[in-house]
Amino acid sequence: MVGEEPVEQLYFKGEPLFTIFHNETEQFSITKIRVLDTNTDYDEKEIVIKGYFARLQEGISYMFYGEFVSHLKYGKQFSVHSYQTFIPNTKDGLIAYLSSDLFYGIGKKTATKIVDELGEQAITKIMNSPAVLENVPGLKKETAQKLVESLQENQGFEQIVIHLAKYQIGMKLAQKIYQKYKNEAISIIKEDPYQLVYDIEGFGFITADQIARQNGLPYNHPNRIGAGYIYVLQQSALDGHVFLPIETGVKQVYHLLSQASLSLTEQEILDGLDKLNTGKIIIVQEGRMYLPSLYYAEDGVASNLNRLTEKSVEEKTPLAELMKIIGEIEEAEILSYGKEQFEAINQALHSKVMILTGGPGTGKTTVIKGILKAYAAIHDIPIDPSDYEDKSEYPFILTAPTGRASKRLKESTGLPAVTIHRLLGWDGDNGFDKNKDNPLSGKFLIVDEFSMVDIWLANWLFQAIPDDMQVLLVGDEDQLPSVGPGQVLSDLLESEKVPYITLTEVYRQKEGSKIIQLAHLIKNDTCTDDDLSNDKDFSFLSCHEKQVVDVITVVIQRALEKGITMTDIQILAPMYRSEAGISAINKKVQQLVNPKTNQKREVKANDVVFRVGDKVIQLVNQPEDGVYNGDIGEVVAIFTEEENVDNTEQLVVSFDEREVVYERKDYINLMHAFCVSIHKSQGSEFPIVIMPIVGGYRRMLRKNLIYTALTRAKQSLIICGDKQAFLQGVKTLDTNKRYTSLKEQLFLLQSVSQSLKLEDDELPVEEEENEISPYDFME
Ligand SMILES: Nc1ncnc2c1ncn2[C@@H]1O[C@H](COP(=O)(O)OP(=O)(O)OP(=O)(O)O)[C@@H](O)[C@H]1O
Repeated sequence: MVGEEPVEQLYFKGEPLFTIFHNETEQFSITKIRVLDTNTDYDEKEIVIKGYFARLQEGISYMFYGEFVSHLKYGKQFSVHSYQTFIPNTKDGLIAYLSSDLFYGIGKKTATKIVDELGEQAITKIMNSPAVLENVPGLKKETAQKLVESLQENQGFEQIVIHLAKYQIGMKLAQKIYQKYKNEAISIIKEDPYQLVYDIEGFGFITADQIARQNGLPYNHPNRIGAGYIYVLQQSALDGHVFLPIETGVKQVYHLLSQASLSLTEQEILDGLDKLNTGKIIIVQEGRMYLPSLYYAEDGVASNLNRLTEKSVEEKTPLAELMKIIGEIEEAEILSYGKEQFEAINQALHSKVMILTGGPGTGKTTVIKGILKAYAAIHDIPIDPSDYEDKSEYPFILTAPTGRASKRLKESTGLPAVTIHRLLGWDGDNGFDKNKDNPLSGKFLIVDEFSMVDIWLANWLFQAIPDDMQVLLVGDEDQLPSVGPGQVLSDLLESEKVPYITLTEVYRQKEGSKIIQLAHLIKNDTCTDDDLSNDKDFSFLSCHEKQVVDVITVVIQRALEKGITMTDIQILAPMYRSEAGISAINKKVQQLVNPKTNQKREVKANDVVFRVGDKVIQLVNQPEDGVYNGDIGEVVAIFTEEENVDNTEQLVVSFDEREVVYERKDYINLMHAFCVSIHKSQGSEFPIVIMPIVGGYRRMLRKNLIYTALTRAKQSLIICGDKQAFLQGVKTLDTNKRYTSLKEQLFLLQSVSQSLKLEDDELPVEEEENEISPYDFME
């Protein structure tokens, strides 16, 4: 056997029989093995093992180290933490191993020659010095090289797994490390674990420091300070920051590094920053420090906006003609655009890039439709994609950051709309297919819910926009900022470097919506106790924190009795853990609306029971299945291992347009969705929203959070809980300022118009008496 053998671990020695499941990207496998030996009390001939393996070969024996896990339906399985090929130490065994399918081009004859020449320690000898193969008579150079490569690949990964298991690092991370460094991995881990903080997503500074300690590396290891900086900046990006001021960053790095040793001074840490800057590992500018990916993302957004706005829209539509066209659209739509709305349509048609912003019900969607129709009329082209024989000629691109938001855009415009990820051809590992060399094709791009777009995605998007495309960014700046770093929409607005129109007149309110009225009161900081009185689409049910979950269930019960389904009701809360947190609410509501019965199948994963009929939410982007973070669906079937050809338990979730099959290891990507977090609800709307607000949420309650939740409700909003907590929350501004510098970068922009105001002679509003008003054309 090659390598060190972990002591006192449960093990199975066995031969793979067949693979039950294998995920190529993650190299995760579930395999049935024949048991050859074990130090456990397991006494059956076969066992199912699971873990992250490079490649398991039938006919080869392995040592698997790990622990038993209990599967609800299939009983005992062995979860593998590390493993090694069991290399036989007999001549015959070695010949069989070398002539197995693991080694291409080596048959029994060649294997025998190798073993005759190198003896029973052949593998160790080859691993130590591949040149020993030159002594094997008649062995072709090419075959020898392939043998070494395969050996290194198989042995290399196992060695890494064993090595990392000592530091409690699992096989999943080991897999990533191996993919990055291949056979260099162990020496890098031993000599410079800090490098992994730079290179491997999910590898933290504290782990690197522990490995360094155990390998006796000095506290002033040249890469330690750098890894500290990278880690601090990565963590701050999770809080939405694009950079950290040097002083703040240095303090945080000092704090992090001095936890293990006080031998470093702040000055040394500051000096370290200089070197990192010189090596372009961290970008330092204007008293700020950035991760390069964030610096270049901001830089990219600014320079691409500059590129896009350098040229202006060539074709100017005379005002009279535009009036006529818009008048016809108004007739067809049976409405009359307000001044701001008209101005927005006019300006969007004449701007290379424009932002359209405004609160709920101000007509953003109405204006989008107006722009599309007017553009089509001006260019005398059809708006319906089915009228285009060559689909690549279709000029409009409609997109939004989430699946639900793009679906809403599609429904409200009646035109195709996709997520930004799909538009740019995201394929997980390989990033985006669209970029400056392979740009989008089309003439007019509309991005809805732009407040949710972070600086990385904005950069990917903008670089893929060709010079001649017009762009309209639509969003509500009062909503929560993007989950990822940056605050692109509000930075662009504040910079005033990109033309924008803010719609302020509320149209839905005219239809008598208290929800919209409340949203605008919150927006304008004028919401008081008196405004919380019940109305036809709004109720505030005051109750104690301890009662709030029960009150929610009563509300749902009544709704169900009226024939309303859970598809139309969405509970939104700010936090997961608390008496009235998302997890507690989901548990209670599941009991009410989808209780356990003998007929309904269910599976348990960690602490959660998924049952057929449950409403669930997808938590990560899964482009290969066409489901994205935030998509809501329903569990429609559960299959046992015996019931399907893949031999795995499966849970099937129906989303709007597709069914997705989840295997046990993917259950972690799902959560109950009777209640979801307000952050996750961004970009979605629901007919009925129930919103608990209690003092226990205090730490989270902010104006933009409550505003976002409230504006998700289309027909009815029911708030349950504490009025004072609500009123205090809407007064509390989000003081967690995000450090971003897009505004400054935008000042580099050369040729963006400073003001959006239409030229005096173009103004459609202030007409002289007795003169013909532009509005005369619009009736
Ligand atoms: N000029 C108008 N005249 C009459 N009704 C209008 C006008 N503009 C918008 N509306 C109506 O007001 C309602 C809200 O408009 P719209 O959906 O376009 O707003 P929005 O800003 O997209 O809202 P939200 O962000 O809440 O989706 C719709 O019913 C729409 O038909």
